[in-house]
Amino acid sequence: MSGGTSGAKLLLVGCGKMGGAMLDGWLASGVASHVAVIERAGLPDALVGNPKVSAATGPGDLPAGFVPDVVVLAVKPQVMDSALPDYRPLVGPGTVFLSIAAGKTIAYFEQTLGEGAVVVRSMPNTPAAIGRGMTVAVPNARVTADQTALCDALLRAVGDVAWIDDEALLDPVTALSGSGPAYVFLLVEAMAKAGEASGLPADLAMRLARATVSGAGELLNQSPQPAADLRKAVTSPNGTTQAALDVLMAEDGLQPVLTAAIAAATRRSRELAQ
Ligand SMILES: NC(=O)C1=CN([C@@H]2O[C@H](COP(=O)(O)OP(=O)(O)OC[C@H]3O[C@@H](n4cnc5c(N)ncnc54)[C@H](OP(=O)(O)O)[C@@H]3O)[C@@H](O)[C@H]2O)C=CC1
Ligand SMILES: O=C(O)[C@@H]1CCC=N1
Repeated sequence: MSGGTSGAKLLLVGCGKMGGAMLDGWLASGVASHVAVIERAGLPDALVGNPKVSAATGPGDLPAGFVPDVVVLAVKPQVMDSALPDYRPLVGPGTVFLSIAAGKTIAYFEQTLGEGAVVVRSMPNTPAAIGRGMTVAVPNARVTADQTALCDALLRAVGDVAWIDDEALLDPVTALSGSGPAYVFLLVEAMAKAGEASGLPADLAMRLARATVSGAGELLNQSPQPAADLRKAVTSPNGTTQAALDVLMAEDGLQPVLTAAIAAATRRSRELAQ
């Protein structure tokens, strides 16, 4: 890559839900000069004809002279074992392998690609699709400062980024922010069902649950106040919210369920490394 963090040449391996969302962000931000996409299902229709995007069937089918600055690995962890060895010819000091796969460790990538591989392991989440993702990333020892800046720009094109040194934290990160959007969507489903159980028509209950969770999320996003203070601002003494929170904040309320759920996801992330 030449000239700072703009105009990078990218190779995206896997253009599904996460890879596709990130690609949209790169194209919108201008951080990429060209993205070659290797995707079993082919290039999404919306990208056909885009001069900054090309489809390839594999790493041996890239545009002439195309040496990627970053190979973004966005296939399922279960597919990685069969897909990754084909990318060994691209290993070199000028190419970063940026993985978003759950569980797959830096040691795994170094073993499979070779010791010389430059690797960033990261964990984004699906709000990346609207530029509101949260990604945590950890580099291996071969990543240069320029390459860190480039990966930061790529990840920042779809939301916020936190860099960490301790790779072991990526398992609970995956459990909290990687999988977390699913917990929030489940909360909407559960609130709507609970509203129905209390007498609301189904469509009104879902409309209220969806608007309440997305509105509260945006309030949290825009307000400098801690979440606990925003909660207290809703809670009148001896009022309706207090009655609900007495249930949700009881010893057997929401906290133990969430703690167990996030522990289960953390364990599963560790298992995916095996
Ligand atoms: N979804 C999420 O919320 C998050 C996912 N991740 C990680 O992102 C990665 C992708 O997940 P997600 O986007 O949800 O999955 P998807 O299944 O939506 O995307 C993966 C894509 O890769 C394609 N594919 C399969 N094999 C190959 C191959 N050999 N070469 C190129 N493309 C291939 C798949 O095609 P086909 O369907 O035909 O197999 C699919 O379109 C995973 O590793 C996951 O752990 C990380 C954070 C959040
Ligand atoms: O469920 C999964 O394994 C992936 C990783 C985080 C979100 N989705």
